[in-house]
Amino acid sequence: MDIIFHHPTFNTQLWLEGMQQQLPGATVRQWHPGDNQPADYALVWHPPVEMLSGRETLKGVFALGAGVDSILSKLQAHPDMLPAGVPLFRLEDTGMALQMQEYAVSQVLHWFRRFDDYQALKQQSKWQPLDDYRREDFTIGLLGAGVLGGKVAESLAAWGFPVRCWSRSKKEYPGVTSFAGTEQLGDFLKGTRVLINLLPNTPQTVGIINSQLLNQLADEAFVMNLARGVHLVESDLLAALESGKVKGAMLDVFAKEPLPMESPLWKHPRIAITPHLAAVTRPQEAMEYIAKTIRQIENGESPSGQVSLHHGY
Ligand SMILES: NC(=O)C1=CN([C@@H]2O[C@H](COP(=O)(O)OP(=O)(O)OC[C@H]3O[C@@H](n4cnc5c(N)ncnc54)[C@H](OP(=O)(O)O)[C@@H]3O)[C@@H](O)[C@H]2O)C=CC1
Ligand SMILES: O=C(O)C(=O)CO
Repeated sequence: MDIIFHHPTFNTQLWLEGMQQQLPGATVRQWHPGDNQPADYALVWHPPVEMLSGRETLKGVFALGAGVDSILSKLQAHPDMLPAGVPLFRLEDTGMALQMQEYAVSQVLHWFRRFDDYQALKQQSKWQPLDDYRREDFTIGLLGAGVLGGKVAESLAAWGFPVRCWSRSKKEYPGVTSFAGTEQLGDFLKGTRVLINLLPNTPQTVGIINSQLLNQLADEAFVMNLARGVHLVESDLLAALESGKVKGAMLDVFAKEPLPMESPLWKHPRIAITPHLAAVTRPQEAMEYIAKTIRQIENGESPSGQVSLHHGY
């Protein structure tokens, strides 16, 4: 079995050796331009078109992350990049859910305990206890309730917050109220105080967090964008912060990354920023998952994690 690998920033040697250990019978190599030698599987992130096109014998392509929007947009520009019938897989969790839980829970508690307000008071050397927020006024809504959103929802429910989620299909997560489809988006937003985005980037979800959506949230809402920058209309968020509809935001992803120096988001006192690291690929867990999936394919089984090219995620 031959496996080719390309990632613009990962430690290639670690991945070549790690995959070799996971699949001792395989030959794993870094792909270089001009390499047209046969391959059964490809592990990729931002793959050059020529790496995959024409490789009719591939049995699977693995995206080395959870979101496949960059690969799918490239595929749209170069439809023959992925030979017909070759399945595309993505990473399902592989250690990312725990990171998302850490990120979301810590920030929700930060807002709930009003640490942002106390930080502002500290700047004025003011000793001033504030009213507590009540859990019943702190409904958390997850936009996207898949592998990551579902786990984040469950971890917040365990903290006793009212939690709801919105997805294409109905969910049954313990302690989480599920809303599904465009027709239930309004009901989901009504009363949501903390909005956490974990949707994939698809034509249906681009720009979904806009003025119209923000205006339907509870007053003094909080917004956390952990998915993709294109989901959020940044100017609409700034307007909602200005009007007081939104009290604070925590953003990990941006329409343009790295976030340009001149972006007004940097200086806004009620926006917290991290540089797209809410959840990163954990090599060991990812390699174990990919090797397991390859073994399932080789055994004629149907592994989970296959991307639907039709749905775009
Ligand atoms: N900031 C970071 O560091 C990282 C960000 N990400 C981002 O997180 C995203 C989510 O990852 P993951 O949970 O694994 O993805 P999943 O595919 O498992 O979950 C996506 C969820 O979104 C729902 N959804 C998709 N389209 C729609 C729609 N049109 N209307 C309503 N709901 C919709 C799906 O519904 P259904 O369940 O019914 O299909 C599903 O619940 C990734 O696509 C990526 O962009 C991922 C990793 C790290
Ligand atoms: O895996 C993903 O989709 C990411 O965004 C990683 O940072």
